[in-house]
Amino acid sequence: MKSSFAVVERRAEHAARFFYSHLFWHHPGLRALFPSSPEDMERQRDRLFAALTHVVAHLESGTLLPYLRDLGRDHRKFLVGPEHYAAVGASLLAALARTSGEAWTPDVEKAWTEAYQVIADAMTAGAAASAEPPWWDAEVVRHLQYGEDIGVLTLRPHVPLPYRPGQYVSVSSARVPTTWRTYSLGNAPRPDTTVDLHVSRIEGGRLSTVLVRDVRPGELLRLGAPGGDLVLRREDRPVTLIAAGTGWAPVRAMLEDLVAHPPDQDVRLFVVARDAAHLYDRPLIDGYAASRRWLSVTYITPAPGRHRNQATERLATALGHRGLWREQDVHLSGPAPFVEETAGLLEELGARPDRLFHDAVPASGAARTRPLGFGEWFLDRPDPHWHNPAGRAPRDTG
Ligand SMILES: NC(=O)C1=CN([C@@H]2O[C@H](COP(=O)(O)OP(=O)(O)OC[C@H]3O[C@@H](n4cnc5c(N)ncnc54)[C@H](O)[C@@H]3O)[C@@H](O)[C@H]2O)C=CC1
Repeated sequence: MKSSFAVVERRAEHAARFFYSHLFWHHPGLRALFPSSPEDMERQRDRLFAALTHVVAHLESGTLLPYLRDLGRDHRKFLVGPEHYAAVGASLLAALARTSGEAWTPDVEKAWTEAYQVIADAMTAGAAASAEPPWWDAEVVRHLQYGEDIGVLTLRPHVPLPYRPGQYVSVSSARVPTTWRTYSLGNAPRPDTTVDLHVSRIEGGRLSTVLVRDVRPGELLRLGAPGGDLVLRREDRPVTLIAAGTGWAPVRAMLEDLVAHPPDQDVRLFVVARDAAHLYDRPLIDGYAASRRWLSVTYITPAPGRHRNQATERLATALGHRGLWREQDVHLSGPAPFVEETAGLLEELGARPDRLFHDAVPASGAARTRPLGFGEWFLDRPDPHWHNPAGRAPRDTG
């Protein structure tokens, strides 16, 4: 298996293209489950094929089976049913056979077939065993737009979401079928079950543009189960919360939790935005700061006339003026390069890496705005960690 895999890796792009051509040729009906735009399909090509090969290459790992079961549970929202696994398996095997050349022997074929069966069995078992709905239908009950690019959508899920403050959900709209993106929630579900989704519009991003500019109250969105590891650790240590852009949403949820259950230790909050207009929750924060002695707040925007990212340099200066980083639990949220840069700085300032919390930063150090070319894929292959099915809230949190 490993020897044929090495050959396939060198020809990954060819294998992935063959895989999808084979799949859609033999099962044209499956095409509708995949994104329709060429860009999203390119991204999908990277993802699915990288995931399949990664998983097969790590079959010995003890954590793989639980991961696959969770992955199967979460794939139900993509309308993946048990019958699809055989079709995908046949096309994967065909792509591997075509790409492996002479390394494809009967023994290798048998090993890959068995390995794929283990994956398919674990994922279908995970899907069948789940008590969760495949997705949550949620009605838009309010839509606020701040400036050109930020939308805060209040949603009422038909069934309450299990959620821990700081987590994100994947979101889909019938206006952009088969496209799912993750966005953070800015609050734990209220007594009326509503939650706020904070969305920053990405230039050319079809779903984010629709969510910020077009979606109206009364519409339904689909939500995947909340996930992510950026949740408050209440371990009786001073807390620093650092948010940039709509990275403010999970920090807002954590701050609300702290306000509801005041901490014994001090909390430092740094809110970074591209300009003052994007500090859209400032009145709320100012209200908290005025009445909570344990909370100190620093707002950071770029100097007048400077690029939005200069705010990050200003933040670095502000962080450098504070001390006692070793004692702090630091929660960081924002654009991937911001998180990476700020986490590095905090470590230099003395923060403990094991007390520095943020969601996974995409491989290659930057949020990818386009699919990887073959050379990049080969030289700097991303870990398939775009989806972390762990870190769910306990079911009884309502
Ligand atoms: N859990 C998390 O980490 C969350 C992350 N996000 C991410 O936060 C981002 C929010 O986007 P916007 O609101 O449009 O933010 P934005 O583009 O307005 O940026 C806000 C600030 O982040 C810093 N920044 C942005 N890009 C940077 C770069 N390349 N290098 C250094 N600093 C940089 C700058 O100081 C900028 O003023 C999205 O990428 C979203 O995926 C959003 C929610 C939660």
